[in-house]
Amino acid sequence: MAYGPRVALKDCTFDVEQNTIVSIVGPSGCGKSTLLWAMSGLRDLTEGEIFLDGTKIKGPHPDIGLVFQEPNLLPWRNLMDNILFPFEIRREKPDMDWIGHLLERCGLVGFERNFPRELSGGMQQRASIVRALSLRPSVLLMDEPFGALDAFIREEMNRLVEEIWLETKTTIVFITHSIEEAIFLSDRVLVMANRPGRVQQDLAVDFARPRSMQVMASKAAFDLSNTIKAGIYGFDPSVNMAAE
Ligand SMILES: Nc1ncnc2c1ncn2[C@@H]1O[C@H](COP(=O)(O)OP(=O)(O)OP(=O)(O)O)[C@@H](O)[C@H]1O
Repeated sequence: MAYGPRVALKDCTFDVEQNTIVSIVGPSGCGKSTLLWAMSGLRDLTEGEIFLDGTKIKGPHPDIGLVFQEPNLLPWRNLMDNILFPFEIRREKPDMDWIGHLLERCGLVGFERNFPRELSGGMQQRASIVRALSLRPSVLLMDEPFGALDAFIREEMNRLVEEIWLETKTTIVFITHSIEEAIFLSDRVLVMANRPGRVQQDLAVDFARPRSMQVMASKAAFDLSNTIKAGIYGFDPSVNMAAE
């Protein structure tokens, strides 16, 4: 995948198993967003192929949902009308029971008639998650969805994604700058390297779900975090820094 003469991605071959969460981490500018856009079918590849369940992705696909860092709600539409907007575009009948359930799950009941400016950043992002899930995508691509939220809200959002995943088992590809977030959410973490962007590590996260504070504070989580940091920053995690 290239932007003119600049090769943004090379050697990015990997599978995402159905019903799993895979996070992608890596240094700034390594091509995480480019990779996600390519997977969405919204950006043409200069080389290579993307398949969803054996079907080649050639453009936007109805089974692929997207959530970005910005909630991208239409300011002149209230929350419910924002959620219904994609159905209008597709000329599809919304499943109001499912939407009602998602609104409840995401703590948005009672705010259906509020406009985006009347909602907090976290609520707006929850609304964008409801909008994406209301279409029942088989894959949800999330590009640093909680990057603009403060740490406390971010933790709540991570719990919410985990709860939603436990209920729907929607396949999720999740881009994040937070190693902790990646470990908390994922079955696998892909670590990318820079210039050209490529996948250099593919690490399994075998902790039971739902993931507890104890698991996240465990030595196993600490070691995994160090392995990921070593991949990103290029240090040897076996060297005992405290002993120096
Ligand atoms: N539209 C574009 N035109 C030209 N180059 C681009 C374009 N979009 C991204 N790039 C370049 O491609 C490379 C990968 O960018 P990308 O945004 O995918 O990285 P990223 O890992 O998501 O970065 P960050 O973590 O900072 O968000 C960078 O070198 C960037 O400058």
